[in-house]
Amino acid sequence: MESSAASTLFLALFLTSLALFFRALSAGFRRRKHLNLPPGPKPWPVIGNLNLIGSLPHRSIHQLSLKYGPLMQLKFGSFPVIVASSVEMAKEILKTQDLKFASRPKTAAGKYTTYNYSNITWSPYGAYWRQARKMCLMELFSARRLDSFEYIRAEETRALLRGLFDASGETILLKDHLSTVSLNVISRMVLGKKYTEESESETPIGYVRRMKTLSKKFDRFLEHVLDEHNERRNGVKNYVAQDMVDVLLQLADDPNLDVKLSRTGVKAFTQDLIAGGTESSAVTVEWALSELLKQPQIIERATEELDSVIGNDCWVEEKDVQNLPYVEAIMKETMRMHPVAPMLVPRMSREDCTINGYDIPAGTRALVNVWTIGRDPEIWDCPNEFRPERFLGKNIDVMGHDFELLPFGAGRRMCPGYSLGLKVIQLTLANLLHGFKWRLPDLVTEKDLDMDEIFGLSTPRKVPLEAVVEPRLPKHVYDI
Ligand code: HEM
Repeated sequence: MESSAASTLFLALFLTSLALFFRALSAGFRRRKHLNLPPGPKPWPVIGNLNLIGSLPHRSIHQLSLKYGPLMQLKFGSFPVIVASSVEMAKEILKTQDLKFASRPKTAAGKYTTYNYSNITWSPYGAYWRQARKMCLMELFSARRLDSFEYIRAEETRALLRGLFDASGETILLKDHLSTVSLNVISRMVLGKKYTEESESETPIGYVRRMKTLSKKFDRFLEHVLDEHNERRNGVKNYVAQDMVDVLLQLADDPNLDVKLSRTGVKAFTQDLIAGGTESSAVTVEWALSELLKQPQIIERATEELDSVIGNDCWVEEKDVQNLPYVEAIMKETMRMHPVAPMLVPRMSREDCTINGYDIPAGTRALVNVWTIGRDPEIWDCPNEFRPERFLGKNIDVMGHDFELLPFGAGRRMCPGYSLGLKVIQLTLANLLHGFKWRLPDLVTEKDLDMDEIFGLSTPRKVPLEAVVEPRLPKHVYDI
């Protein structure tokens, strides 16, 4: 008897919840029907529009935007996604309505690789993320902090130049040399040392490559780093932070922080800084050299500038970079054609809003296709040609002010490491051009050089660049 009453109750509950579910669903449909959504291809059940996205999503999405316009709607599985593909639409998302789009979508992968979104990149909009950005601005990437690490960047650049000098006349894989500098610079600035004395599998390079599958092992590495730092700090009165992990641990000790920074938070931020800072500059410099090897006259013009500003008896230092407008133009042109994040990092709308008369419901993912904007023939003459001259005498910067060139994004979620990234790219590029003559290996012609990319955490060359270098300066300059 009791069990039949229970099953009747259960049935009633089940039917009521089913009815409520269908009511909510049909209300949702009715609401959606009245929404004026941006145009886009018709989605399939379950997969949405994923069938239209190839191995280079920014290119597939670019093609779709030519058909559906500068603001279109796609479905990735069941998730609605809007894509901005013009300066005006980028401005809407990253500037005019920046605050409404200041969150990030949650993904299963993100959950397990970012300590449940406690890093900076994937943490949702809120007090925790706002505090993280304040830490970046005031502590981690302040001009004073970055200046205090200039000696590290100079030492690691010298090691790169020395390594290339030793490999003169041989065919080198440029990316190997560039990745080593980036990783060494970021390891020393963030972790305080290179950690090369430990076994290869215990070093960040091994982990960064396989971070997704090895997040547990990476965690063990970070635990070890934090223990070492705490041992060094323990009991030392007025301890002065020597690297970014020290800064984070001091912040974690601060009882006055609005939101407590836990040990997990310190690990998540540290992982973010290593991941964000390692690949991006190496990939950009590799693209720059690839474009230059196709057009030796650009190298000639750059070396003329370097000879007249730097002379042939010393290396380029960070303070010289502002006097090298042509080298800067090469860097901007590289970032226009080969942005590391061609669609930035996805944002997510926090509330309902409208863009250009279209309704964008809360929870919509937003991509800004800076790759498309960088090749828009309405903005750029001959957009598919690499022409650094286009930037000379123009006031277009890469710092999120000029929406036609957004390699670091713009607005509240803009890359906090941009000034460090720019310093490393410019110093490396200028010295590579200053110190060496560059050519393609025998039997490879400028036309043969493949310029395909692959999509991933960054957007590197599909085939790593091989080149041959010869010293360009007097021999004694290489005794560094
Ligand atoms: C060439 C160098 C770099 C490029 C091109 C680059 C690009 C980007 C882009 C496009 C974003 C997303 C911006 C947006 O959503 O609007 C981003 C975010 C971020 N970058 Fe970079 N980045 C570079 C270097 C660095 C460095 C050196 C670091 C740190 C050491 C770093 C740390 C971060 C972090 C933590 C975020 C997430 C910010 C947030 O969500 O609030 N990046 N970066």
